[in-house]
Amino acid sequence: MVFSSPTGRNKQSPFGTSDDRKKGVPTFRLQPKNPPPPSMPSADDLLESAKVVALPMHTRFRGVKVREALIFSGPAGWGEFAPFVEYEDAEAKTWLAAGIEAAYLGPPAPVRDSVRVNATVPAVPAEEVAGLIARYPGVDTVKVKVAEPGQSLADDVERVAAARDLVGTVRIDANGGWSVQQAIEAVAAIGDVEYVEQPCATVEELAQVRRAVSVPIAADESIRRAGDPMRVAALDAADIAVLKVAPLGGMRALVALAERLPMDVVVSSALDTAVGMAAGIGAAAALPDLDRACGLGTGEFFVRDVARSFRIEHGTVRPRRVEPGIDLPLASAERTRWWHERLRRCHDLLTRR
Ligand SMILES: O=C(O)CCC(=O)c1ccccc1C(=O)O
Ligand SMILES: [Mg+2]
Repeated sequence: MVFSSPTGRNKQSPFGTSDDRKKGVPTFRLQPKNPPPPSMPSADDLLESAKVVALPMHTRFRGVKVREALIFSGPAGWGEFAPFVEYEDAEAKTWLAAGIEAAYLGPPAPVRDSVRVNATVPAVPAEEVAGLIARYPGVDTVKVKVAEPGQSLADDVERVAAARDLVGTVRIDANGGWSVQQAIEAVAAIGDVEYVEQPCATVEELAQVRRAVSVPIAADESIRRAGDPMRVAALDAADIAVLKVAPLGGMRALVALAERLPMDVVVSSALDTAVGMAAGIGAAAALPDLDRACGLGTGEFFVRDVARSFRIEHGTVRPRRVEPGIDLPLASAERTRWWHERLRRCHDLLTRR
């Protein structure tokens, strides 16, 4: 796929490199129905409108209580660049491609006007579960984090039981924290759930657990952090694929991957601000088949967001354009500089040929 430039010469698409294609990473493809691709914006273009924000959170999640993100605007709206701070540039660059797609192309055509979401419960004490779920009106599916370092299986069992008392469907996410043996024991102890997401770190281990238990297996990191997201299917390692817009390089890349994967998909946030959430919801709204609740309610984690957050009503959210406010919780000058430099390096990686 080439990306047209104002000079008429072809440039590399920001939505995937030829190297990515060899690895099977989905790339943006120009379909007859799609609008013509805009020219690749320069890093200066992106930084001109950029705001670096530091959003305070109610509960610690993934070890952080403040979520940093860089947002920028383009002709189609706002885009987000917010790879987790510990990610290397090689991994972070697809997050930039996703932000550019949002700001310069906007979302693909929707096929539905609402998306069912799950409540997300971090590895909190069981007594706190009800209070967290109460933030998600009408939601009947809860995702509970398990296998938190420093906690015991008994903590997981109690936390899941607390969620089960309140809603019809519980899914769990171990973020790769178990060995195959631990996963098998944990699944036996926790009991029936909709699925267990990323019980172990590798695709091979997921395949082994899947063969040993009757609970369905979902792959998250094995898709979003893998060189080849199709390996999960090739090894029959999962029943469900958890797909995230930013690590996959955009909404269209996500929709294209969903089409190729022979399994149910769930679209989930990467702790996105309202700008990134709009892209997640936009991708979910464009999927022809979407039967399960999506992890797109994490706006509830933020004390403040960059825009009016997506209201959860009757367990669903609706796709819409997001317009950030003028009074944003900005990051420090030092962190802002760090994000600007990171964006420049990732932009370089995306456009280098
Ligand atoms: O899927 C959800 O319910 C919310 C999103 C979520 O859990 C998440 C958010 C940021 C980083 C990783 C993850 C994850 O699914 O592991
Ligand atoms: Mg996960």
